[in-house]
Formats: sequence, C-alpha cells, structure tokens
Amino acid sequence: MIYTVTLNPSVDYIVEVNDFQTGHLHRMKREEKFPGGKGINVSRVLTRMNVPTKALGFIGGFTGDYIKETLQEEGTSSAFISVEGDSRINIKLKSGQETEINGDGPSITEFHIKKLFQQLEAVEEGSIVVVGGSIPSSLPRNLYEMIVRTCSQKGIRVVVDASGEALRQAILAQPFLIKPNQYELEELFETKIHTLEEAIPFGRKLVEMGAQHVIVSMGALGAALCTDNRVYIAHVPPGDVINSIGAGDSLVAGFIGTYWRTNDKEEAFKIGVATGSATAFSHDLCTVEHVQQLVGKVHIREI
Ligand SMILES: Nc1ncnc2c1ncn2[C@@H]1O[C@H](COP(=O)(O)OP(=O)(O)O)[C@@H](O)[C@H]1O
Ligand SMILES: O=P(O)(O)OC[C@H]1O[C@](O)(COP(=O)(O)O)[C@@H](O)[C@@H]1O
Repeated sequence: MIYTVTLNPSVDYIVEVNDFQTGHLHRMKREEKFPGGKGINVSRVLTRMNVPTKALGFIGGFTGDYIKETLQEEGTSSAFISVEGDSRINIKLKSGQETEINGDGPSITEFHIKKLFQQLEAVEEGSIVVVGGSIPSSLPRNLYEMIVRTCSQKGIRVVVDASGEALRQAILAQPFLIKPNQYELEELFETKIHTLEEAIPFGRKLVEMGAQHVIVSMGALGAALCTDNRVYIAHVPPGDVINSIGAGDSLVAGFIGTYWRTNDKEEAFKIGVATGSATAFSHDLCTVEHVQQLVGKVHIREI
C-alpha cells in the first residue's frame, strides 16, 4: 500500500480570466475546483494507475467535506483526521501566466499529531509513505524528519515532497526519495540554476546529504534522477501546457507507483516524467491513457 500524508489539504480553485489587471473587475472565462495538496494529488493519480493507496492528513469544514467526498467518488480511499476550521482554498489564477495564492490552513494541535502518529504506527512493513506540501504554521518545521525517522525504523520507505527548512531537515533522516523542482533546489542551495546540467551536481549533493534518491524536476527543461551511483536524465515530451498544477505530484505518483510494481528505477523514472507531462497537458490530473501515449516520447539517458 502507498499511504500519502497531506498535512494541509486544499480545494484548488482554478480561475481563468482574459488580460488580468490588478484593481479591475474581471468576468471569469473558466472556473474549476479540485481536491488538492501534494499527498492528495499523489493518491488521486495512484488510484488512476490502479495502485493501492490511502490518503491521510487533516481536513475540516465544508471544504474538508468536499475533499473527502470527491476522493470517495473517484474511488480513492482515505482516513483523514478532522480538525476545527475549514481546509484552505488555494487560488490558481490563469491569465497567460499562472499565479498561485495558497492559504495557511487551519490550526492543528498536538492531539491531532498524536493521532496521525498512531496511524503511522499501524502502517504495515514494506509500505511506502509519501508526505508532501507545506507544514501549517501551527506545527514544528521538523515534522517530516520525525515522520521519516518513525517510519524508517519499521522498514517503511518515505518520500518527501517539500521545500525549504522542512525538506532540509527531512533529508537528514535519509528519505527514500525527494523531488525538488527548480525553485526549491535554488532555495535550498541559495543559488540560481538555469539548465538541467547545472542542476545535476546539486542533485548529487542531496544524495550525499542523505536522500536515497533525488528527482530534480525542471519543468520543460527535463528532469534528473540521482541515486547513490547513477544519474539519469529525461527529456520531457513536447506539448501545450494547460495546467502545471499537480504536475510535480503526478511525477512523484508515476515514479513511486511504477517502482512499487516493478522495482525498476529507470522505468519508474520514465513513467514518472510521462505522468508529470500528461498532467501538465490536461485540465485536471492525467489519465492513464494519456500517460501511455506520452511514454514513448520520453527519452532517458544515463550520464
Ligand atoms: N512545459 C512542460 N512540458 C512538458 N512537461 C512538463 C512541463 N512542465 C512540467 N512538466 C512535467 O511535470 C513534471 C514536474 O514539473 P515541474 O514544473 O518541474 O514541477 P512542479 O510541478 O513540482 O513545480 C516535469 O518533470 C514534466 O514531466
Ligand atoms: O502545500 P503547499 O506547498 O501550499 O502546496 C499545495 C499546492 O500544491 C499542489 O499540491 C500542486 O503541487 P505541484 O504543482 O508541485 O504538483 C496543489 O494541489 C496545492 O494547491
């Protein structure tokens, strides 16, 4: 089973307007809403891939009900812990470019965290846990590190899709996989990165620092998978980007779902990249059929 933990789920509210200008009234050209948050997106894609998954995390209020019910309708199993307050609504404004405004989310107490750790204690050995997204401000920055340590002791591999201090601390606990994007890599190393080639030494450094596998994703520029002794690079398939929200989460789902089935890292990387791109070329998250159409266009090379 692949469990996902989303501390701060969201309703992603996608709004498209023509020629957005601050201070003006706009009429929406298109609006859509989806359950969101990194772990939830991973679970939604895993369900489409027919990989057993359960979404954990904290939800509350009417937005929490929407998230839970939508997952249920799609056949994604969940065991969320209820909190006071509404799960956040993250605004994704499209007008030529994508602008994101993500909320802080409801406050979570020690009582709720204890409940989450009880759930993690019950996870079966050999499972994979994916934790991702921002840590609400009411929680300690080293929470992901604590989750990695707790799970690793029981032979459970943990994937961390986070940024900044939460990611830096989690790396110390040797997670199975991390997936920084260009911005997150630049932030970690306080530098500017322009090409995939420039990103590779930083990916390798993250392996030296403790991560067992690192996927650096650079949008249209491609992605690199660094392991303890190998580096693979992938070129992404060409296509028109409709919605890059959830593309990174889809890459994680495609990789970990395939790895779960095959134990083959190179194949998992190839399908992961195709899954990310299929989402980038869709309104919602990808379909499996779309991923299959793109796989042949993803080229992987070991360097
Ligand atoms: N312009 C694009 N063309 C093709 N694939 C893309 C594009 N943007 C994103 N993707 C796909 O989504 C993956 C993750 O995108 P990226 O922007 O790097 O991460 P994140 O969504 O975490 O910011 C990429 O590795 C690729 O597979
Ligand atoms: O927890 P954060 O960092 O605010 O991010 C949450 C947002 O990221 C997403 O999970 C999308 O992430 P990616 O584009 O990186 O795949 C959205 O669904 C959600 O609104």
